[in-house]
Formats: sequence, C-alpha cells, structure tokens
Amino acid sequence: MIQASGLRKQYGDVVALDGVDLTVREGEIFGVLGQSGAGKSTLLRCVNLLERPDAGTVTVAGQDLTALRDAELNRARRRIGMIHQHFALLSSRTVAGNVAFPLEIMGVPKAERERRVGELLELVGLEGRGGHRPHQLSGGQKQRVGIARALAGNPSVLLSDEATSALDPATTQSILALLKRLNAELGLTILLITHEMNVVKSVCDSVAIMTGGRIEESGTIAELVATPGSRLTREIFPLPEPAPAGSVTLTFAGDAGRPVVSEVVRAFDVDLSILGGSIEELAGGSVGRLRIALEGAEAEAALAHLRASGVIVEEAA
Ligand SMILES: Nc1ncnc2c1ncn2[C@@H]1O[C@H](COP(=O)(O)OP(=O)(O)OP(=O)(O)O)[C@@H](O)[C@H]1O
Repeated sequence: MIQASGLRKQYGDVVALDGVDLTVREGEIFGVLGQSGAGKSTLLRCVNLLERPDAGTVTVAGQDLTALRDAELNRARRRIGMIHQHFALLSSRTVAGNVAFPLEIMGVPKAERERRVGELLELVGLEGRGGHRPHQLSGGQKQRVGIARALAGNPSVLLSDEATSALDPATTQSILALLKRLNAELGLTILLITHEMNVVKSVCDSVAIMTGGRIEESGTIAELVATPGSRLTREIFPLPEPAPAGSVTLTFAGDAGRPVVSEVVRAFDVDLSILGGSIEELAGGSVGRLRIALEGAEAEAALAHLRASGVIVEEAA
C-alpha cells in the first residue's frame, strides 16, 4: 500500500533521511519507532509529500506521488488522512465545523456534509458533541475530532504523527483501541510514528526501528521476535545485557503447544535455574523470553530439543 524507496532528505548539514526503504502492506498497522531526531517526522511528511524528498520515490496505493504535479498531488492526498500530536484543530470552529472543513474544501454539498459529519462523529464516539468548541474537550476527545477529520475524505491510508504522545496512559490506550477498530472495520492502513514501545506493543503488526536517518531493522513483529539478536526483542524484553557467561536465553514466539521447558527437565539429565524473564502480549499472540542456566550431562541435547520445538535459543559465550 505504501512503498518508499531510497528516500533522502537533508536540511543544511543535517541528513534527516539517509536512504530509507519502507514497505507497508495493505490493511496493516505499521509503526516507525525511534528516538527524537531519528528522522521519523521527516519520513512521515515525505510519505504524503508535505516534504519533498531530495531523492527517492513514494508510491501510495499504486500511485507514484513523487511524479505528480500539484493539482494531481492534492487529489491523491485526499486518500491519505493525517493526525497530529497536538491535534491541530481550528479553535474558532465547533467540533462539527472542524470535521466538515476538509469536506468544504472538497466541495461536498451542505446536506451531504452534515450527514457525513454526523456519521464520522458517531464512528469516533463523539455523537452529540458536534456543537462543542475544541477548548471544551479533553485531549482524548480532541484527538477523536482529529481522527474524524482525517477520515472525512474516506482515505485508505492514515498517517499518525505521535498521535498519543500528548495523552495520559489510559487515554492513549483508548485512542489506540479506536485506531485498531478503524483498521479492522474500515480496512484502513495505518502508518504511525512513535517514540513509545508501548504503542508498538499495543497495536502494530509491523515495525521499523529508525536511528540517525536510517532504518536499523524492520519487519512484522512476529518476524523480528523470531530473529535472534533483534533490537526489538531486546527492547521489549529488557534482560540484563550482555547475558552472563554460560547462560542461555530462550525466546518463545507463538504457542509451542506443549510445556517444552518442563519437558526438557523431565526428559534429559539437566538442572535448570531461571535467571530472569517475562511474557508480553504482542500482535499475533503472546511472546516470552526466559534466561536460564542449564547444567548437566545432557545440556546440549536439551538445547537441541528446545530448538527442534521452535524455541529460539541464544547461548552466551
Ligand atoms: N525543517 C527542518 N529544518 C531543519 N532541520 C530539520 C527540519 N526538520 C527536521 N530537521 C532535522 O532533521 C533531523 C530529523 O528530524 P525529525 O523531526 O524527522 O526527527 P524525529 O525522529 O521525528 O524526532 P522528533 O520526535 O523530535 O520530531 C533532526 O536533526 C532535525 O533537527
């Protein structure tokens, strides 16, 4: 649905994007995770050409946006909604007036506009609030207005620029749940940027980790968790690094269907002590990481059995 290739963007001496390739599949929620200054906002603004990359191409829904002229680009942008960290609402307009704004620009007639605004407010859980002014709303409600406005043109793609960063944890979860519902019900493809791992863990199907204008690793959460040594796995499960000499770190991605740890203790001549670990609910199921010390005559055979059972085994030197 979104394909960015070889994106470069430089501001003076600062290289904000240093050859970024990104593929977002239709219907997924894709998170770009990185610290401040990594280039996330620049990447997002290049995807809808609010910022023109110095080099590279951006294709959305099969259309190469970098090749379009202004009028065509404006039309293409209607299929791409965007929400912002600080909501970017017009304070002089009511909630309904804010949601109607893009429809007015598109030239939608008044009666149809009013019907559509009513529909959109209901979709985001703000029915009955159309006459309120933005200052009368909580942060979460303001972001719901932002989402309704972004969906006015029936986009197939939603870009989210740190949409929950200004919200408290409970409100963040409710906005993320709304995005997840819109993704499922409307088939909306969502590309979000965030500096919060929690956002990635809660809603993303895929993730790219960005550092210094480059993508360090990217893929589905399931793929990255199954990749030994991936940065995503290390950050989600912060076990002490480096792992103590002689220890073994086990990653359980997906349900093995069997109690494999107790199986090896019973079947092999080994002693197993647990040094640390945790379990997280991620897109696609629960994932666990366990650091153990394994001793005994059959330790190697026990590890081979774990590997054969689909457990990712990393042995510290
Ligand atoms: N319009 C601009 N003019 C000059 N430098 C810019 C501009 N926009 C971004 N930069 C620089 O490009 C780099 C990447 O910035 P960007 O905002 O994309 O990062 P980010 O990962 O989104 O960080 P943040 O979350 O702090 O916005 C930074 O060094 C930033 O100072």
